[in-house]
Amino acid sequence: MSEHSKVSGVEIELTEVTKRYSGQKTPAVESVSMTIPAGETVVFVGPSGCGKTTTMKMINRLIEPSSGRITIGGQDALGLDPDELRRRIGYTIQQAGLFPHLTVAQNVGMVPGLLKWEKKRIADRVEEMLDLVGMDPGEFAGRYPRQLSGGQQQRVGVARALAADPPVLLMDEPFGAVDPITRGNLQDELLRLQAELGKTIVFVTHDFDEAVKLGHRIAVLGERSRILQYDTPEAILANPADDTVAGFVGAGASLKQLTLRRVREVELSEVPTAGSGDSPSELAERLGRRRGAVGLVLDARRRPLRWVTPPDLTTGFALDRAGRAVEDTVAMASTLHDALEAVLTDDDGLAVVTGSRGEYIGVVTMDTLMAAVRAMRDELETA
Ligand SMILES: Nc1ncnc2c1ncn2[C@@H]1O[C@H](COP(=O)(O)OP(=O)(O)OP(=O)(O)O)[C@@H](O)[C@H]1O
Repeated sequence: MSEHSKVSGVEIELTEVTKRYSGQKTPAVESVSMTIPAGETVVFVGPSGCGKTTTMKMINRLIEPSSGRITIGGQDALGLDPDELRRRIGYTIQQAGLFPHLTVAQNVGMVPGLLKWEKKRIADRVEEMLDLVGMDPGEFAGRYPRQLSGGQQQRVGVARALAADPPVLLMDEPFGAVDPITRGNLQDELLRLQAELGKTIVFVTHDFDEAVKLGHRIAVLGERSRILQYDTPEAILANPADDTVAGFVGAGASLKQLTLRRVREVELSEVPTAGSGDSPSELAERLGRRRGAVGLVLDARRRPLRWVTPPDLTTGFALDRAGRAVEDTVAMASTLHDALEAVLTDDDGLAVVTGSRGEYIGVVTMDTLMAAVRAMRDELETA
């Protein structure tokens, strides 16, 4: 996850926290100690039933710990009134958990209302929050949850959790019930929000890829919430602590590392370029006869138009019709994983990188990507 400009979150500290449900022989969570740094997103992953949700719900005391200590921003969470505590902690769950008989605006304004904010302030805040999660208040404020798509409900859930500006946000599989594309979009939005807000976020998921994408740190939990590994996504991917963690990381750890790096972080290559009105023979000369030589034709605003190889330049076509169209481009903010997909689907194995106005900046090749994976591995070995 990218670094954020401000931190409004606070540190959470769990010390030997245990939960024993009544009637159960073994505790659901046994003596968990961990520090969740202020302003970071920490993702709990682990097999079903390992105690992720129980651990999370003890932070806002939806579940009372049997023993141990929890502090939030240095304050003893177990010494506070639970209702008061929960108003200071945003909470969102799968399928958003919206109140069906309340409108979107009433759902989002719920906690500010409980905190007795003035009406006008609540109304302003509801509008601000809906804007923040990309929903037009004019269109959605008066709707009921059943009149929203799954992704929209999830967004409203996030808006509601953030409405009272809590320093801490607990998210329990918030994107578990939506289709993969919506899920990807919601993840991107959460990254953007977090970069802006710098909350302390605890996020529970089954999906390791989601954890890699969203987490500053990942806690891989085993039975009774035992911490098998607690580290950055990079470190866990490069050096899983044991076979169980390795199993969770799954196949393709090197590939997953590519989602952690952005195109802007690697050195781009260049290809010969020409304007669409330039002479084909001049570009042919610059490309030479080398096998695999590829050039790029740009339009008047330097946006990539066509890929051309030396044989394309002997056909008599002008440059704006020679070769083949550039179909896919990647941005400086794209992940190297996106770039890899573009490289793999391109006939010449090149991904063209464009700037904010669509202008040509450079190209990514397979060599660039392999060098990036090697560099990440070396970095971690010497760390
Ligand atoms: N109210 C309860 N009473 C008794 N046992 C419970 C209760 N809630 C959870 N458990 C048990 O505690 C253990 C941990 O449950 P928890 O929901 O925290 O796991 P989880 O890792 O979040 O699971 P999942 O990924 O399936 O949601 C499980 O064995 C579960 O059966």
